[in-house]
Amino acid sequence: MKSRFITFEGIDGAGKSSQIAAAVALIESRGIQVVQTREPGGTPLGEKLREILLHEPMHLETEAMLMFAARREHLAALIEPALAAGKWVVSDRFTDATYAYQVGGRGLDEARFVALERWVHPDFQPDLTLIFDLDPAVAARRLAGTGQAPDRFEREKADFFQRVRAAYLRRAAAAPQRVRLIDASRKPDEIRAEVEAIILGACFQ
Ligand SMILES: Nc1ncnc2c1ncn2[C@@H]1O[C@H](COP(=O)(O)OP(=O)(O)O)[C@@H](O)[C@H]1O
Ligand SMILES: Cc1cn([C@H]2C[C@H](O)[C@@H](COP(=O)(O)OP(=O)(O)O)O2)c(=O)[nH]c1=O
Repeated sequence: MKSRFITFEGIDGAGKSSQIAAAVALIESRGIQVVQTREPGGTPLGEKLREILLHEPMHLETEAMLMFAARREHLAALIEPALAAGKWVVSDRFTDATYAYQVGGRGLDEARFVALERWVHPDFQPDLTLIFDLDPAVAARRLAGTGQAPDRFEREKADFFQRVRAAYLRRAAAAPQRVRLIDASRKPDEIRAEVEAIILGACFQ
């Protein structure tokens, strides 16, 4: 069976991390080897860049370029070799997050984003992307409930996350074959059932 690259996206607190383990377990139950990873991160260098990105103040374009630098490494060192070896790769975020956060949230010039995307992965996109869509006010309440210290992105205000959410919705509308929207306001069990149905329908026909 063809290898697949599946990504999970959404604003902070939408609940995607909670669903990734179940999705990975579903795929593994079909006898497929899965590599679970995340962005920014996924490689030793990428995890160092993640620390910097999540905690150091920086210029918007520096932020965008470091996201893509971590991604370049991630593709070369982990994603491409795993797919070539017949494994599936499930990533907590990928390039749609740069569109949503840096272009949508922070106002990065879209042409700069397009140039970086074309440079780093000109002919490559996820096979399937699940975007967890949620009202930022609800997501903020969920995050507050975790009791964890917020990072540089999680400290952003509601209007930032409104723009991130809107950018994700634009990205979904632009690639309806690849991207599925998940109503993340529902109970975890309902969401899990939909995630499983989407993966089975899209990847196991
Ligand atoms: N469907 C849900 N309904 C209510 N709370 C949820 C739901 N999904 C996740 N949560 C809770 O919300 C918080 C953030 O979830 P998480 O999966 O870490 O979000 P994300 O990875 O999208 O930032 C966690 O405390 C989690 O237990
Ligand atoms: C991959 C990526 C992440 N981000 C941001 C979104 C998140 O706030 C943060 C880290 O993502 P994430 O790992 O989802 O954080 P958490 O597990 O705490 O929910 O990085 C960008 O701004 N651009 C990107 O390209």
